[in-house]
Amino acid sequence: MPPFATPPVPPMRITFDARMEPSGPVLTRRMSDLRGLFADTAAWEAALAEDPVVYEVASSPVPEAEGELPQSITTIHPGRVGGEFHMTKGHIHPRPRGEIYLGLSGVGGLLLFDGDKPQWIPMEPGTIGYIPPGWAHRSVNTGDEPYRFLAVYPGDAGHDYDWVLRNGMGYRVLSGADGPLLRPF
Ligand SMILES: O=P(O)(O)OC[C@H]1O[C@H](O)[C@H](O)[C@@H](O)[C@@H]1O
Ligand SMILES: [Fe+2]
Repeated sequence: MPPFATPPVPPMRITFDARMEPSGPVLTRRMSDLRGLFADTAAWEAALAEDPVVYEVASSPVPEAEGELPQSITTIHPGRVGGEFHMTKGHIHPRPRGEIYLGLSGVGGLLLFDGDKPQWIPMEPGTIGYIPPGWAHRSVNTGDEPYRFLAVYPGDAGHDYDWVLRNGMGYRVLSGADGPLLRPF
């Protein structure tokens, strides 16, 4: 049996609710799920007392299977940990596959890292951020309101989170006097 064999899904119309999220399973990531990612460990530990939801990922009913194009809408709530903006865990695709992000609301950025040099793409509603195969990626909310984006990716891409824990993302994204500050790792 091929690794990604799943029952075929029919053509479908995917609707968005008032929050513009596809009607599928929602994954919630709290502060406690982001161990080892923020530079200021003491600030991260202090934030565990309330353990706020940092981001939510709502998925469409399209399966993560070879040949399919699943989508998700991620909402990163505003906030900082020791000056570092709220962000996703970040991952690299174990199978080298590209991915497209479309900014829907709020402001943020797409941080990319190929293990050598980082890249930063500012995101706002209407911006498309392209993630080429082989680049780890993380999203960051650099504003004061929820930052929300649509992602579309090949269903066999997979998610490797350990790569980011081992290699970092090249930059840390901090709140600066004139907007986001990119500090080398
Ligand atoms: O997987 P994370 O690094 O936590 O990022 C959160 C999510 O961002 C996007 O929506 C991706 O398409 C998802 O596959 C990913 O799960
Ligand atoms: Fe991805």
